[in-house]
Amino acid sequence: MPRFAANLSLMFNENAFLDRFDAAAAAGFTAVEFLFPYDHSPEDIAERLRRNNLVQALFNLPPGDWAAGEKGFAARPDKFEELQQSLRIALPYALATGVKRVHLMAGIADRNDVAAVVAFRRSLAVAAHFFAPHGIDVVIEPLNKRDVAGYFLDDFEFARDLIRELDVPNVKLQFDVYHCQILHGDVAMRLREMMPIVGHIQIASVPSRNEPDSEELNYPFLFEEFDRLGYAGFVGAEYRPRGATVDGLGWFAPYAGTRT
Ligand SMILES: O=C(O)C(=O)[C@H](O)CO
Ligand SMILES: [Mg+2]
Repeated sequence: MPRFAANLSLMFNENAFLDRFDAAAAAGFTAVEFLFPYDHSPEDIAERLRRNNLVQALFNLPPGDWAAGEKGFAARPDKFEELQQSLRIALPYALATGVKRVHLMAGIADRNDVAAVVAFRRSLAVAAHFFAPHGIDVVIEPLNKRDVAGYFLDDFEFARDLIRELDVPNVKLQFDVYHCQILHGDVAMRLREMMPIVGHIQIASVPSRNEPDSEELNYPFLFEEFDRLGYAGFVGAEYRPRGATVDGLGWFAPYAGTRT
């Protein structure tokens, strides 16, 4: 049975960020993820996890100036110092929360630019080496162009090939089903092919990125597929609720309280 993580960057936003941990736990989630914890102290984040008996499934490494459109540094040859600093910033949060995977964002760059590819490979290797002693994976996630125009990593097969070429045990794929459907389709077959390198899964409806209970994808089938494929990680509910978060949790009812 899949273990879902509420994405607190998109869900429960009827509440202030730190109160979303309590709301997610009250709704039956046993794990959470979010984009960035950096507006709060590691201690405050850890306390919300502890008092709600929540597991931290994932968060992103610092992306730069998100509001100004920065989406990470890893594929930016001119941003290697910022990339290294982002690792140092994230580590206290990783240690305080006990997270076991962090998302390294590539940034706005051209995948056909050799310098960007070389920079991304170096950044990924450096990040993996940095977090490996702490038992933390580094995941990379292809994003579709409609949501993130110009993002370097926009192809699942490119990401797959890079992970396999690097052949570093703690570098894995963040398989966001929403992006896979938009970029490529053929979701179940790509899950079957890539499952050995998958470190995290995320879900949302397509095309609206709402609750995983309507539109193009058959999520009850895909949830069973995750089980058939032996996926033992977390499934991040990375969607924008259509209305009040709790009113849209019917899809989650069979899975509430799952801890294994
Ligand atoms: O956009 C997504 O799907 C993500 O998961 C990134 O972490 C944020 O852009
Ligand atoms: Mg995602």
